[in-house]
Amino acid sequence: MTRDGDLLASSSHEKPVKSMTDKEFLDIASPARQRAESEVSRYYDAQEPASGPDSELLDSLADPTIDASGVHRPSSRGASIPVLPGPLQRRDSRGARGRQPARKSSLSSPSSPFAFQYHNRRHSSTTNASTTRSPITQEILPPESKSSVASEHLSNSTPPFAPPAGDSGSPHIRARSASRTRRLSYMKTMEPELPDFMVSAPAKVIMYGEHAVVHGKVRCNCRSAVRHLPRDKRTVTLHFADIDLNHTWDIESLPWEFFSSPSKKRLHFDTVDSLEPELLEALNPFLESITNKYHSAATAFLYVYLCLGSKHSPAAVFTLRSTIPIGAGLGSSASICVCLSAAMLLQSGMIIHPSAKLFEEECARQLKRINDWAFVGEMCIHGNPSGVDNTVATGGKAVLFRRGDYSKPPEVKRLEHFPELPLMLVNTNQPRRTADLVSNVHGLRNAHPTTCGLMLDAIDNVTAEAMMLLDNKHFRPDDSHLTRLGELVRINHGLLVSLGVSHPKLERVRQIVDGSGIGWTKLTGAGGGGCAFSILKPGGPVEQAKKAAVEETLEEEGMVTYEATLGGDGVGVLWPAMAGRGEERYAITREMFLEVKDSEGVEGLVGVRTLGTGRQGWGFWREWLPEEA
Ligand SMILES: Nc1ncnc2c1ncn2[C@@H]1O[C@H](COP(=O)(O)OP(=O)(O)OP(=O)(O)O)[C@@H](O)[C@H]1O
Ligand SMILES: C[C@@](O)(CCO)CC(=O)[O-]
Repeated sequence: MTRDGDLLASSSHEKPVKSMTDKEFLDIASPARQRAESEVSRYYDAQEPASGPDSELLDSLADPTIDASGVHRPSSRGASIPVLPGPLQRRDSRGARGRQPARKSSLSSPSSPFAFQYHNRRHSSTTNASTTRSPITQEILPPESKSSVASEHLSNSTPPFAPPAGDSGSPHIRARSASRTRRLSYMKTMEPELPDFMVSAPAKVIMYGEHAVVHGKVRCNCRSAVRHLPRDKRTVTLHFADIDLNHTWDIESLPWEFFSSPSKKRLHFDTVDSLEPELLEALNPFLESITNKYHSAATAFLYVYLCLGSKHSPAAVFTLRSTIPIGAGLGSSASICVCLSAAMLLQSGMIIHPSAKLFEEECARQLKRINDWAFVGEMCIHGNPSGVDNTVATGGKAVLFRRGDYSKPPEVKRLEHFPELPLMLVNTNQPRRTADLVSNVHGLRNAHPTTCGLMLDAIDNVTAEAMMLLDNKHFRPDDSHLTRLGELVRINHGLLVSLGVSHPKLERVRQIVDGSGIGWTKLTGAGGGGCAFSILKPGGPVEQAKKAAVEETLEEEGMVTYEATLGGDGVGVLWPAMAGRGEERYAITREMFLEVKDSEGVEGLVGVRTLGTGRQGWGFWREWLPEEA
């Protein structure tokens, strides 16, 4: 559905994601935007007559560091980008009972590690990549990986096999030399073409606007944390460790002929906005033995693999572990699709490691590719996604996302002033499927177009107003501003209830949290179960005690509570998959990755460095500069 005033990004494939500049954003001829703008201005005027005239508000939004193409170019390091580090943290139940202060645990940091390793060899003994890699990969593989892999090969193989000088003519030496050649070529077939590497992508929290977006509305949302890895021979293995799905395909027997036929072939920089029924059908025989209830993730894997790969793709094992609760509204499917897309594009050399040498424009271009292919995966899982989840998981930060016309790319505005908010996330542990909820809303909307249209407009309004409050230099997370946001949270939740996407358990969370007076609660994501979040009122010991009691009650009722901070990086890569420093450096093997027991173990092994916290060595494609880069 197209709406008046939609800003449309260029559909040129090689252009970076077109984000709205603040100026463009203000120019949108959207009634919701204009209403929200005047309400927010009135609100800030009433709050701070001395410092909040309209012109200042508008100035703050017309950021000169955003250029005409929408790319953010901060004029100096640390230009007003309040990035919020810190993953989602599961509350320690001891804290809830008040016996000890709440101890933050990294246990449930919602990250989705994806392991991608090659068979038989650790990175430290990899071969000269250029001798065995396909031509395209040779050209565009990350330069640092080429040189390190090549020099390791030389230093590993030359000394033990070199004949003594002047001895090369003797029959004995010739025999040794022939045997050496045989050994070398045998070793080459045993060696991987590329080093092991890992990628990661975060979870997301939608603060306002879900469901409206799939009908062409605006929404504002944020993310928390995620990640992943690969391995080889002439097979490709998909191992989703969390859902016990482990399947191997013979690469050459896959239906390449369908995917490479001239009418169906898509290039890595193409934007694909619908799935081809013929291609899905061609995949069926390769998926029919997978009966796992989460099998749509395997469809997503094969579809993207066949689009981006070839018969000559290096053999690999894609191993995935996620600490994001599945189907809980935190974008678990999107984080997986982002990891798969990034891993496959990196593996085939179609994007490169985001080293410091990459310009912001190039980072944006590569992020767009990752996001576009992640969206293809999301279509396999969801049916009709808006693309917001993969967009947040790819780019990170808080974003305003708008998709009116599905034949055009969405508009994405990264929020520069997004503040740190005290949030509590509650997982009701009530399973549901996003695809079902989206289709229910669709059905309701068809049955009651006028009424539902008004509700979706109201959600649009709430989102616009919240966005203008939050992405504003006048915002302070104090009582009055939080109350305003909280009221919008409550209104948004009420509208979602009317659209039929709440659940008794979500209403119970609201009853317990809002009833105690500690905050304002709303479901997040598709609804029907899954997670709710609450904006918490600032407070002293009394409020803390109330919060502890609330958490205890929720846990007694079988729910899980998390402390969350929002914002930070999106998709990241660890190339090669190594940890430690200097002589302590070691390869993170697939076995290690699978052995670690819980999310805390995964975090400890492969923890993503996101803006000042966690493990070193991870690279992020950034269109923006973090404050402490
Ligand atoms: N850890 C995982 N391993 C394998 N597949 C997963 C994993 N997590 C999610 N998935 C895939 O994603 C699907 C769940 O996606 P769904 O959209 O229903 O939930 P969500 O993405 O968590 O929620 P929302 O879209 O509301 O944010 C599963 O059916 C499965 O196919
Ligand atoms: C319900 C929905 O709006 C959010 C799912 O996280 C669906 C979508 O936008 O793809």
